[in-house]
Amino acid sequence: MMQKGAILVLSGPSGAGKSTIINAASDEIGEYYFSISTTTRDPRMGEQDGVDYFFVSKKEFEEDIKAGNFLEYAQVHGNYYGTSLKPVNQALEQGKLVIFDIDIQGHRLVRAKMDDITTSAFITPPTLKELETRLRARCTDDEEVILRRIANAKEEIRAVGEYDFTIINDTVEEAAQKFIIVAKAARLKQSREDEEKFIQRWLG
Ligand SMILES: Nc1nc2c(ncn2[C@@H]2O[C@H](COP(=O)(O)OP(=O)(O)O)[C@@H](O)[C@H]2O)c(=O)[nH]1
Ligand SMILES: Nc1ncnc2c1ncn2[C@@H]1O[C@H](COP(=O)(O)OP(=O)(O)O)[C@@H](O)[C@H]1O
Repeated sequence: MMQKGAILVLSGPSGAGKSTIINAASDEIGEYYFSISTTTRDPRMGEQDGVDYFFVSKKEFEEDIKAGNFLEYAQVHGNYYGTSLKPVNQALEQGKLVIFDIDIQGHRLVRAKMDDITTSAFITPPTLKELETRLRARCTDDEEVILRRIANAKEEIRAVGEYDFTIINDTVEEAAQKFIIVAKAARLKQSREDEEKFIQRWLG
C-alpha cells in the first residue's frame, strides 16, 4: 500500500524541550497528527489519559505487544513506551504529517520500517548542565527519577549522528523556528512515489 503521509521523529533527552517546542510551533506547521504513545509509567500531575499518553498496566502493554498492535515499542527509564500502529497508518493514509516524540530505540525501529517517508530531529539543551537545571525546574519528577534521566541522557546523546537534524534548544523562539523548517522538509517526503516507478515514468 502506498502511504501518502510522512513521518517526523523527534528524540532527545527527557527535559530537552520536545513538548515545549512542538507547542510553540504548532500553529505554524500546518495540519499534523501527533502520535499519542501508550506507556506503563504513572501519569504525572495534570496529565490526562488519551491526551498525553494512553496509560496502561504492564499486563495490558504486554498483551498489545503479543497482538502486534505496536509499530514500535521500547523500555525507557524502566517503563514500556510504544506507538500504536493503527492511528498512525490512518493518519498516513489521509496524507498527514505524523509527529512522534519517541526515544532513540524507537527512532531506529521506525527507520527500519518506514525509512523512505521519515525525517528526524534530535532536540537537546545546549549542555548537560542546562538539561539538569531544566529537569529540576520542571518539578515533575523526584530526585531518583531525575538522576536516572540524566544518566540516560549521557547515553542518548551518542545517537545524535543518526538523525537528519540537530535542534539545540537554547531559546524556545529560535528552536521553534528551526523546528518549523524541519517540519517543512519532512512534508517534502509526502506522497513519495516508488523509486522504480518514478524512474520508469521519467525515462518515458
Ligand atoms: N520508543 C518510544 N519512546 C517513547 C514513546 N513515547 C515516549 N517515548 C520516550 O520516552 C521517554 C520518556 O518520556 P516521558 O516519560 O514522557 O518523559 P519526558 O520526556 O520527560 O516528558 C522520552 O525519551 C520519550 O521520547 C514511544 O511510543 N516509543
Ligand atoms: N529554551 C528553554 N529555556 C528554558 N527552559 C526551557 C526551554 N525549553 C523548555 N524549557 C523548560 O524545560 C522543561 C522541559 O521541557 P519539556 O518540553 O517538558 O521537555 P521534553 O518534552 O523534551 O521532556 C520544561 O519545564 C520547559 O518549560
